Amino acid sequence: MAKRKFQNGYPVKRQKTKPTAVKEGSNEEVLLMDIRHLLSTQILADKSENGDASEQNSPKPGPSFSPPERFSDVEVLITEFSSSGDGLGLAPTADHVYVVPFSIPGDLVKAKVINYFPQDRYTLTDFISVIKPAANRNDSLVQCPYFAKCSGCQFQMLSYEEQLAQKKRIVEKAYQNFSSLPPELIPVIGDTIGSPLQYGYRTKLTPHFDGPPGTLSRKARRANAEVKWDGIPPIGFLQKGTRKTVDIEDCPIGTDTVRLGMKQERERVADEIALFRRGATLLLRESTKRTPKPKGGLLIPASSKAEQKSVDIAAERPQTSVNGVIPPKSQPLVQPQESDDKPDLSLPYTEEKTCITDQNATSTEFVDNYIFSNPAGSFFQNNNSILSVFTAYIRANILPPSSTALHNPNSTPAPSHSSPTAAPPAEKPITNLIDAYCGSGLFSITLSPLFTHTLGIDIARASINSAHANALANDISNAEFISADATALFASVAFPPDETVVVIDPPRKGCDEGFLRQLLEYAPRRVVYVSCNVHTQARDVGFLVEGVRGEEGKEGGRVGARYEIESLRGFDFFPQTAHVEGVAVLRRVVEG
Ligand SMILES: C[S@@+](CC[C@H](N)C(=O)[O-])C[C@H]1O[C@@H](n2cnc3c(N)ncnc32)[C@H](O)[C@@H]1O
Repeated sequence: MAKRKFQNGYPVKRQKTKPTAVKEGSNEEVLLMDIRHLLSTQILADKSENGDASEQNSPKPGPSFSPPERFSDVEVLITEFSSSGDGLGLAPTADHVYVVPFSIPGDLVKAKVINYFPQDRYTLTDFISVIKPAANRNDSLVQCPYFAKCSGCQFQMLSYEEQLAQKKRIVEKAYQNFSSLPPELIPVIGDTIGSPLQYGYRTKLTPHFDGPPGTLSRKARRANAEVKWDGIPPIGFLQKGTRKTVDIEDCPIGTDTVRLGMKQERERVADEIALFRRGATLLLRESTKRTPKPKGGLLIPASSKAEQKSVDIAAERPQTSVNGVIPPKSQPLVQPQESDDKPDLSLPYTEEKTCITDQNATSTEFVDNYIFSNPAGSFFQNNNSILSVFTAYIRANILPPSSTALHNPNSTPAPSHSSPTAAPPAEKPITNLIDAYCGSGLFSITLSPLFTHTLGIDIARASINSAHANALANDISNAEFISADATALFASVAFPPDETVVVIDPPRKGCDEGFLRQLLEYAPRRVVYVSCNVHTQARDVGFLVEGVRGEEGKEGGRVGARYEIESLRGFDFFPQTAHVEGVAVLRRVVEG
């Protein structure tokens, strides 16, 4: 094999002629955008100092930076937060950026140089220590012993208020940088809604371990080569900026049940390591069982019927292996836990939590009194503590602000007292909901009381099966679900667009352009776009706001509708991390 060449400690790569191409809306793209912005503000500052304000807002190649030796230490003054959650600081030559994880603006830090990207003019580093802390760094807030080793939870040194403010800034920057919209079309971003729990909130964790070197190769697997484990491998999460796994004994953002499950799964893997033929990802998923409290008069809570049905569904599912790896002898469920440390005596039920480790076993959770059951390995929102607040917000905003009387489609609108000639034509009530990328029906089900009909669509058949079962378990008869690509929706939807709202909740990569074009052509009255990636959300919302013009490219050549943004804000589903869930509420523009 040819030997790799090194220069200054860095592997010598074929010279690139263009800056790196990155996946749209990825962490890398977001980071690059912030790096370019920091460099350009520096150039603008230089130019204005020299009395030249004509400079374009784009960085020029910087000739003066020469990279320090790889793995050497540098001192960096952090001046910006990237939306990726990393600190950014300029090199002394001001034409190159150091990216330092686990640092915040105002910190002077020592960092180790890891990778140099000359074309994009930045250097990735590892955080070593704080030389002089920023005024708002408070390391006593950090609750995790793996902070700055594990790649997650990089905001722990910030107060929760500052975390929320930083997430608001991330949403603002996403719309500035990724929506292509002029500032006047972007409303003031609302304050980020916090999570009731800031640690102990994650109902799902998936730590992993790697196989011994060589076990990953196809050749070794085909030859059924013997696997030799050299002790118990590290079981945990990735170290920041590397492919190495950090051994994590406990993860304080997990719920108590999930943390206990993690401890037991680690012990099981240690006992059974010889049975594994390669590395694996473990599943720890909290499941909740509610038992009605007997009440003098035998009051049966609304959810109990739903719960019984869900238990029946759960009993029918087979128990299978994890990730194709030799299945463990047993799939232990963590000891049931009474979750009520301080029991809430006002609740008509008690809750028992278990941790499920089998991808295909059924996990159950509740959002208010709605019950949701899913295969434990499939998608469901991971922070149950915020779901009640979150779904209440969507319920309060999904219909036009003036239509509170219409929140119940069967209610009679209040009579108008203005003269018939002055009154604008009455808008029809919105009675239909389309739930695109519906998963197991979270929105269709929690919003169902507001609508006469709901239609959910998801590409994953297993999720649609769960959505059907969940509608049944919650006694909801007006919800329909189809398993197909979201774009297929528009071929068959029969709801009048004037009486329909569409909720969109796609994966991180956002929506396909084909879906967005057809959505504009269908032209529903309102759209609520929920996303775990505010950058691709901003791109897609920009598309819906700009609309599509026909061939002529002239006024009147519009194809379908266009939208304006009624409101925008983040929800903190993942405290201590840089992630933020965005909710954009859009209304159709009536062309004059
Ligand atoms: C972020 S999840 C949202 C699920 C659901 N709204 C919830 O909150 O539980 C995204 C969903 O999009 C689905 N999905 C991914 N690509 C899709 C496509 N092309 N068409 C339809 N659904 C898709 C996934 O199966 C997944 O259930």
